[in-house]
Order: sequence, then C-alpha cells, then structure tokens
Amino acid sequence: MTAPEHAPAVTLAEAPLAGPGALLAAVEVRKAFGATTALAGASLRVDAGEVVALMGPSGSGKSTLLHCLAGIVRPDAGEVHYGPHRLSALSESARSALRRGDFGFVFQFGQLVPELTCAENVALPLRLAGVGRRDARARALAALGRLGVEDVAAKRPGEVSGGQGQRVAVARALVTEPKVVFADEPTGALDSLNGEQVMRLLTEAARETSAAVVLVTHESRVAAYSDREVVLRDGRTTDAAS
Ligand SMILES: Nc1ncnc2c1ncn2[C@@H]1O[C@H](COP(=O)(O)OP(=O)(O)OP(=O)(O)O)[C@@H](O)[C@H]1O
Repeated sequence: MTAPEHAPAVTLAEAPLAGPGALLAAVEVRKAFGATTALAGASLRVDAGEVVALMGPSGSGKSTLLHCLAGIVRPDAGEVHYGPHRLSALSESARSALRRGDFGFVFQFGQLVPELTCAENVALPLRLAGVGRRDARARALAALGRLGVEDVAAKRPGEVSGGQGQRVAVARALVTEPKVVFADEPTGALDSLNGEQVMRLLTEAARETSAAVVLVTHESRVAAYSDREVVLRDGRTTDAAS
C-alpha cells in the first residue's frame, strides 16, 4: 500500500477514535519501511492517565505505532497529535525536547547505562533536564524506593537481577513525572512473577502521578494491567473494547 505524498491535515475532531479529552492520538497513521508496510492506517487515542495496551501478532506494527506516537519515527501519512501539538509540524529538536520533558520510556532490555550506578541511571534524565546533582539524587532515591529497589542504588546494572534492573528502568522512566510512559515489551525478558510485579509497580506508579501508559505486549497477562486493549492486525488498529 502506498501512502499519499501530501496527506491532508487531519484534526483530532476528525479522528475516528479521538475526542475532546484525548492527550495523545494517532489518526490514520501509515508507515512503510522500503517495500514493507508496517502501518496501514492506524488510529488510536489515549486519554490523560489512561493505560492502553497495544496487542497483536508479531509484525502487526505495534512497536512502529509506539515509535510514531512518541515522535521517534515520522509517519509517511496521517498525524500524531499530542495535546495542542501536531508532531509532524514540530522540528526534530522540538520533538526531542518533548520526549525529554513529557515522555518516559521503558524497553525490554539494554536501556540502563552500564557504567553508572542504578541511582545515577535514574537521576540521569533529571540531570539532562538541568536539575542539580543533589536534588536529582534525592528524587532518584525516592523513585527507587517507590519501586522497592532502593537497596540497589549503589550497584551497577550488571550487578542486579533482571527484575531489579527493570524496576530501576521504570523508576528512571517515571522520575521526571512524565505525562506519557511508552513501554515496549517491558516484561519481555522477565519470568512471569517478576513480569507481573513490574507491571503492577509500573501501573501503580503511573496512576500516582496521573501518567498515561502506552504499552506494547503480546501477553494477555500483562495487558490485563491496562484500562483498554487495542489490537493491531496488518498495520491497522481494531479497538478490542468497542
Ligand atoms: N526499522 C525497520 N526497518 C525495516 N522494517 C521494519 C523496521 N521496523 C519495523 N519493520 C517491519 O515493519 C513491520 C512491523 O514491525 P513492528 O516491529 O512494528 O511489529 P510488532 O508488532 O511490534 O512486532 P513484534 O511483536 O514482533 O515486535 C514488520 O514487518 C517489521 O519487519
């Protein structure tokens, strides 16, 4: 499927799944990588504080949609709206500022800086945002405490378990009090007990700070922690709840 070169501007009001309260919305988003169509018209809205799980078979476009929503990948057509912003209308530096300021990220693995201690890893986004060393450290320790891993503060990521490392990653994603947390298979490398603990802690901590969560998973046990499941098939969204 080829995307139109100049897609008409779509507004939130025109989005099939969007409404006045949407914090984040994808409207008929299309994305191809060479000959491979990853998204063939995916639409999705996420309200403030809502936890949405993106599900669907391997290759259905879940990660690509998450990357488009987070402003990491630019769609070929369609629009992503975040509050009053049309992401495609923002410069790369403005999108990157938005990612740093308003978004938090949790991935499957490999996201912590191995040379830094866990506390320094969690403090890093605050330091990048200009927060002073002492304040950043105090907030990092508080975030580690909220996730029940304050005891690993002085350790490096290579010295902690997979479950502990993932809790540190969640603490790092939430420490800046983002409006949206994007989590791509955050429990994919964990056993089911650790996976469920991480999901419980992630969703509880997000609710405490009213952060929305967009979660990619293929496990229904993980999706059960969401408020709503959206299923992708062949690059298109189908809202499981409707
Ligand atoms: N950077 C890329 N370059 C080339 N093809 C890509 C790229 N990213 C994704 N694709 C392709 O786009 C399609 C959708 O990929 P995507 O990773 O979004 O699916 P997914 O549903 O997240 O899959 P999985 O559950 O296996 O992670 C796949 O066919 C994939 O191979």
